[in-house]
Amino acid sequence: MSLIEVTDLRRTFTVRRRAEGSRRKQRTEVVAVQDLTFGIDAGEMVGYIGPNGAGKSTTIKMLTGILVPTSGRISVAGVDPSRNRTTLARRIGVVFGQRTSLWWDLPLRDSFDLLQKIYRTDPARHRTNLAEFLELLDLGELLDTPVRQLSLGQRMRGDIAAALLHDPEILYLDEPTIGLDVVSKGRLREFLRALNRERGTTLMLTTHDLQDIEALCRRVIVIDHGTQVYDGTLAGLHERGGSHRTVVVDLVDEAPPISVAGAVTRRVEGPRQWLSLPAGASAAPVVAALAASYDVADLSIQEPDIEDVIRELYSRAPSG
Ligand SMILES: Nc1ncnc2c1ncn2[C@@H]1O[C@H](COP(=O)(O)OP(=O)(O)OP(=O)(O)O)[C@@H](O)[C@H]1O
Repeated sequence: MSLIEVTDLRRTFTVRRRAEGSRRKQRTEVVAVQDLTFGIDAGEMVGYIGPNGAGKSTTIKMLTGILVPTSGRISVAGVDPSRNRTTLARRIGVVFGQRTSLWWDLPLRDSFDLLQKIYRTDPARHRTNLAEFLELLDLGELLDTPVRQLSLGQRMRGDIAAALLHDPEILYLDEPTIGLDVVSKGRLREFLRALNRERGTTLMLTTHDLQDIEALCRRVIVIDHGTQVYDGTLAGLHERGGSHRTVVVDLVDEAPPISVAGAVTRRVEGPRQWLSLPAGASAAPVVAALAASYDVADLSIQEPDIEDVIRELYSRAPSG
């Protein structure tokens, strides 16, 4: 049995909407999640992705016991989340990138102390964990700063420490790198990788940033309109969708279309050229070949976004 088991999960919401041309509001049913079945084993790092409104947050809320499913079954660490939310709370950690679970006006230190009391974490264990996370997340100097004065990146690191102080075996992350700069994103990903490697923590993360998935997850589950449309590797997803990344090169001088192995030149505008390569492939050999053969003034890589990947998945799907 997997650590997280979801079977035929469905969740609907009843909303009151005014029908076109009518003054009266009518009840309509919105299907947020349907026919969802998957299992996640202990120690996995799984990306849970999909376009806006696909049903990701609704799934996470059901997995954490905040929302009750309309039908279907969920078992997390052997527990039904909506029936045993308090028992489960000790075994899971949750981080929402757009919200904080820290006390806004209190120094970070006080939030951590309060969490120890709420979760009744063994004081010695709490101290050891706190010392470790303060160091790994570089939070030591910020302990006396009120949360409202922290930068987004600092606040996110505080939230991650807060979610982990009670030693959860599962960590759910909802858009953990949203709004962070490249350096902060990199550090956060490195921390999560180490957490999984050293403590065996199971991670499930929703994100719009495919680089989060690339850095962290061997497996990705794609949901669209409430239904699971893919479960496999990111490379497999790119392959099925035929998505590509683009290398934008500014040459010192105008030149005929660039010719390098592993990429196809799609567009030339003065000294700027656009090369495309399969998203599952590394851009490093292409960049190295470019630098060796051309006078490159500047270069950037554009990743496909999740919406593109999913659109391409459909456009290539066999019909019937
Ligand atoms: N409390 C609610 N009442 C009514 N409809 C809701 C409620 N919560 C979610 N929905 C609807 O359910 C669907 C799925 O929403 P959900 O927030 O789970 O998507 P999401 O994939 O997390 O989107 P995003 O990436 O934008 O956060 C949407 O159509 C949304 O409008």
